[in-house]
Amino acid sequence: MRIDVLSIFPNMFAPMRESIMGKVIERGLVEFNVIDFRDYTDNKHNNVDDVVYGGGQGMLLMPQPIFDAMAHVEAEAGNRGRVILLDPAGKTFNQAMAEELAHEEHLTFIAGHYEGYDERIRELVTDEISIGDFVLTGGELGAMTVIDATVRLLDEALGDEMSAVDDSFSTGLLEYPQYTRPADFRGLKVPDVLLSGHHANIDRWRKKESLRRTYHRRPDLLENYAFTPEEHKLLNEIKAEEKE
Ligand SMILES: C[S@@+](CC[C@H](N)C(=O)[O-])C[C@H]1O[C@@H](n2cnc3c(N)ncnc32)[C@H](O)[C@@H]1O
Repeated sequence: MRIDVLSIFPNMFAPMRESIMGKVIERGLVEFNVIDFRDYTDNKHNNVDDVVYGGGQGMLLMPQPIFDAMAHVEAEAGNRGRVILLDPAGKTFNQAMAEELAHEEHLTFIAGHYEGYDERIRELVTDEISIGDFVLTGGELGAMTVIDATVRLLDEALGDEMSAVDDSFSTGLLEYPQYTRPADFRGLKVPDVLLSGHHANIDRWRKKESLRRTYHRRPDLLENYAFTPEEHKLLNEIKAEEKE
């Protein structure tokens, strides 16, 4: 996968060189480029922003540097790929979107700043993504959030120590509680079933606790969840236990 990011703060992407993302880049699974679109300005002061037509506070990113930086990406890669604008007005990011983006060969992100963008920048864009109902100072943290959630889903990205299969949201539910050694930590005990070695019972317990956690913390996820008959039974058991 190739990932390009257009930003005027390329140093903000230092975290992308760490941890799993860092390894993924080092191993060549992802080619990651940050393009400072200030380098593409055609004015002598290298300004990337200007005042808002019609009046109002703050400065807006001008179209010219972003259009020209995008032309550079296109010339180098042969295409722009899927072009993602980070914007509070975009579609709220979720795991299903990460799964969809993980199938792409090329993603290009545009990170805004200041008051936002000149509206014509949207001409370049295939997707507009928000990472939640709040306003950040810039799109860099949003781009890193989307990239991190997407890249960890690539085959071979996580290695042997991790798996995305049972992650929260991947299954449509929140993940079940997990424990590591010791079995008894200062009187706080690991549930017996997890020490039993009985795989069918362990699977059943995990499914039930996953349903319980989702039922308590994110009941909205259950509204569209396709329950198996076994899961229906487990949820009814949970409800009955909690009435007792
Ligand atoms: C200060 S914000 C501009 C907010 C804009 N005036 C508005 O009210 O929608 C600057 C930039 O940060 C990024 N940004 C801010 N909040 C975001 C969010 N929730 N999701 C994704 N990007 C965000 C966008 O790239 C945005 O253009």
